[in-house]
Amino acid sequence: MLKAVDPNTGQLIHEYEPAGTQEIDGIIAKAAASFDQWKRQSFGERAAVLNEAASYMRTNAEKLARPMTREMGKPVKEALGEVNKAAWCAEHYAQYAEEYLARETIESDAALSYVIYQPLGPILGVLPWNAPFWLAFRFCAPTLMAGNTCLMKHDSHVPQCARAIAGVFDAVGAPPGIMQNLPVKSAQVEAVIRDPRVRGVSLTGSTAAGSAVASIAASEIKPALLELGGSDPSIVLADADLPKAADLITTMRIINAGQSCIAAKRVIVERQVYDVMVDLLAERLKALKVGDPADMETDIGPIARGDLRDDLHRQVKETVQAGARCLLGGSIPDGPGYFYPVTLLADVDPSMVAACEETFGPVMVVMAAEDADQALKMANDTPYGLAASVWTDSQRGESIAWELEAGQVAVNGLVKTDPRLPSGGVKKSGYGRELGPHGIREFVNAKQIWIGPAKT
Ligand SMILES: O=CCCC(=O)O
Repeated sequence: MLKAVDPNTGQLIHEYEPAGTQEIDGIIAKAAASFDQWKRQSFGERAAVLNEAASYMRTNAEKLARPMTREMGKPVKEALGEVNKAAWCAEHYAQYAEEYLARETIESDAALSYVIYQPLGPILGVLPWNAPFWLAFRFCAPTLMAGNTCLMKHDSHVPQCARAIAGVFDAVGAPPGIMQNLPVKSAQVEAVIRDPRVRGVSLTGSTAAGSAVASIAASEIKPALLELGGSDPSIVLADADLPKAADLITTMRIINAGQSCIAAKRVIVERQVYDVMVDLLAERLKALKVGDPADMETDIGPIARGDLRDDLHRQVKETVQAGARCLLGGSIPDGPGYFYPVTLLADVDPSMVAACEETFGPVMVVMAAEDADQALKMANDTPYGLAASVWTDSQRGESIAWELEAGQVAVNGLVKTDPRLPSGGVKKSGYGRELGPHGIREFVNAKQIWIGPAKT
């Protein structure tokens, strides 16, 4: 049995049976059958379906946001924003897919040679609980617009979210089978990847999960796209607009109660402005409201699961034991639910747990660097390489951005995902790119066509 628990109360919401072998086979068969039709649809026909789905989501945002708040504790104001962002992703690919996948003529010894981008078939998306709608649409919008069909294995803790996402396509009368929910346990994923009808896998999740899934896909010679963990640095240099940096770094750290792969997980501040910056961050963190995620005033809801909260607390305790100063929070509150207080750890050094491991919660980790060179070294001193930000004058910021080992860098701005721009990781944060023109080329056959003269 799979169990969904309300993290606001710790109470069981529902238990459900995962799909059995026969049901899984039926779902894959439907995805394969619908692919034969869907791949022949024009971009315009596919776009009509995606636009309908987007419009349905915008109209029903409140209803669709509710299961996120219930099953993983996302504050309702963020959940509403997430449904609308998912709709934006669908609209974006509906509008631009044809341009992103346009045929490219390349000069050669042929009379005519060019490349076309054709779909591969049913693609499996293995998705995490932390942004159920957004990550599902980041996977399915480009994948569908390229002409593939989608099988969605969502995290087992967000079953109603998964049903609601698949339900969007049913509600707008999308061709049956183009985007299906596959309610299976993690242990059942291997067989799905190995199924010859499944032609690729996209995973957003932990580095361990990515490694396991990509190994299976590689053994079947199937493409995999991995967006994994991160320990994103935010470098703040002495000439930065410190209040602005403090505002936006706070937002980047606490969004979704800090449970985002691209959260600012290590704030590296030039010594000269270190104390000022710590004070600015403390002021902002203190003002945040932790509480019931269903309340529109709440900034930070609970951690999604009890075991995740325990692990976060272990990281905080070990970091403090190693000499960091805990300026805010740091202890588990009494009462129901999996709440964790907004926590500020200062004087963290690169050897401490909160700097070495990914922290998935509202825990701000602040480190001092003597100068820009040391800050850059510290920023890159991590197995991860998902995103980063740098706060300084724009020209110096841009040159540091080039040196940062990350898939995306913001200079004097918020690190965020955007359907228009590619996102992804290097090192243990993954490979391949989601979103933008690059994202839609992950699951296509870039086919070379070479045409010689009919007669010589
Ligand atoms: O947690 C991973 C993705 C977060 C986002 O796209 O905003």
